[in-house]
Parts: sequence; C-alpha cells; structure tokens
Amino acid sequence: MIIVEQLSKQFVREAGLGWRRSKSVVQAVKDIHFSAADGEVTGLLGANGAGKTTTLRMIAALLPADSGRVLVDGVQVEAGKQATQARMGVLSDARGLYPRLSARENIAYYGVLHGMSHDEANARATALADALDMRALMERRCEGFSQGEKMKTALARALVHDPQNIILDEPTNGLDVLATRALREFLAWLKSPAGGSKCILFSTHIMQEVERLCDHVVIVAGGETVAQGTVAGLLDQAAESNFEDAFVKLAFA
Ligand SMILES: Nc1ncnc2c1ncn2[C@@H]1O[C@H](COP(=O)(O)OP(=O)(O)OP(=O)(O)O)[C@@H](O)[C@H]1O
Repeated sequence: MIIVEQLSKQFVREAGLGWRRSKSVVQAVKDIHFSAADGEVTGLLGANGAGKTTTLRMIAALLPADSGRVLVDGVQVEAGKQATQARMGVLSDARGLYPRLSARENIAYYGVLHGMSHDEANARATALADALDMRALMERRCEGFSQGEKMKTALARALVHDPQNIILDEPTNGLDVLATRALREFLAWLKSPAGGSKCILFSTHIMQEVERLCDHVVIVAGGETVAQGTVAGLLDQAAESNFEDAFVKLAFA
C-alpha cells in the first residue's frame, strides 16, 4: 500500500547565457495526496506537465520531496535510501535497458542487485518471460528491440524481485493496441489474488486506459490533487456521463 501526504517539489530552471542568464522557479508539485491500496490499480491522471512523473519519482525514492511524505507498506520513503526499494518495482518512462545485454541478462542483473542469487534471478526471469509471453526474446540483445519488446523487458526487470508495489510511468507509451491489451491483462492478473494482490500505481493521460483499468483515479492538475475516486464516482462528482468531459471539468474548471 502506498500513502502520499501533501507532497511538494520545486525545480530551479535556468535560461539564457552570460549576462542574459536568469533563473526561475517551477512548482512542479504543490500538494499531491492520495492512497493506493493493495489489490487495486490506481491511476494518476493529468495533462502534460501536471506533475505526474515528478510525483512518481518522489514515490520511487528517486527524487527528494521538498515537503510531505510517502509511506510504502508503512515505511517512510527517503530518496536514495534502500529501505523501501525492495518493496517497489519501478518502470520509468525512459526504459533504460542495457542494449548490449540480452533481455534475460537485463532482468537477472536487477535481481542480483536486489540480493537474489544468480540461480534465483534466472528462474524468476524465466517465470516472468512465461507470464509476459516473451520467451522468444530472452536470449536476444536488447538493441533493436521494438517499443513493445522494450516495455516487456523493462517490466519484467522491474518485477524480478517480486515487489508488492508496482509503479509505472506511462506504461503504454508507444505501444500498439495488442501490446496495450496484453499489458492491461497482465496488470489485471497482478492485482488479483492469483497474481499476489499487488498495489499498482500508474500515470497516464489516456482516458480509455483509466476507464478500463483503474479501481481508483487521482486527477492531478497544476501539481495538485484536484479530485479522486472511482470512475463512476468522478462522473457523479462532475455530473457528466462521459469520462473525458468529467476530467476536463474536474481538472480545469
Ligand atoms: N528537472 C526539472 N527541471 C525543471 N523543471 C522540471 C523538471 N522536471 C519537471 N519539471 C517541470 O515540472 C512540471 C511537471 O513535470 P512532470 O514531468 O512531472 O509532468 P507530467 O505530468 O509527468 O507531464 P507529461 O505527461 O508531459 O509527462 C513541468 O512544468 C516540467 O517542465
């Protein structure tokens, strides 16, 4: 379970050169708060620049927050510290695979970094290859992989240590209909008791994805949580019958 309380983050942006150089402050995240339960898919839904990636990076302990806190299974996240990382699997937007390593080596290497033995990591890589239908890819080097192949490899790598909490930044970016459908089915399995009742948190700006996949939706605009609930609850809240209309009303009204 992930609990996010009053999270905020500023960046200092530099522009120009020499005497024209100037600095400005960007408040990327102002006040994000929500909780993501086990056995559920929670979606962070927001327009470009709303603060989704910054929020996920703070949750994943990749970036320190200015204020607020994140609890993962009751343990407070501290950027750069290991305490909560064993409990999280993170798929970032930049897939970051090693091109010269095979899919299996990319996946197993992460397992070893998480303290698994080579044999354990290899066995887990094989099990994930079965679950993600990627056996044919396993011994190929990652350079030249398609978007879908990269996503599957990066997802398997994020899950190698069987984390309870799964954080995915725009996981369907660049995927075709079939790959998106396969990912959706896999996430639905992961949240089910058979898949371990995982807590799945992902960011997106695609309405359809949210409607089909999310048990809980957090609408983010201008770095703030502006509404949250089920899709049906948000439709009610906005008094709309179409989810896109509800989103626009709740995010920008
Ligand atoms: N390292 C950084 N330095 C300066 N500004 C940043 C940095 N990272 C993010 N920002 C700014 O913070 C704001 C929120 O960015 P963020 O990437 O979190 O949004 P997002 O909701 O993920 O957007 P998108 O859907 O376009 O990926 C944007 O205005 C962005 O330009």
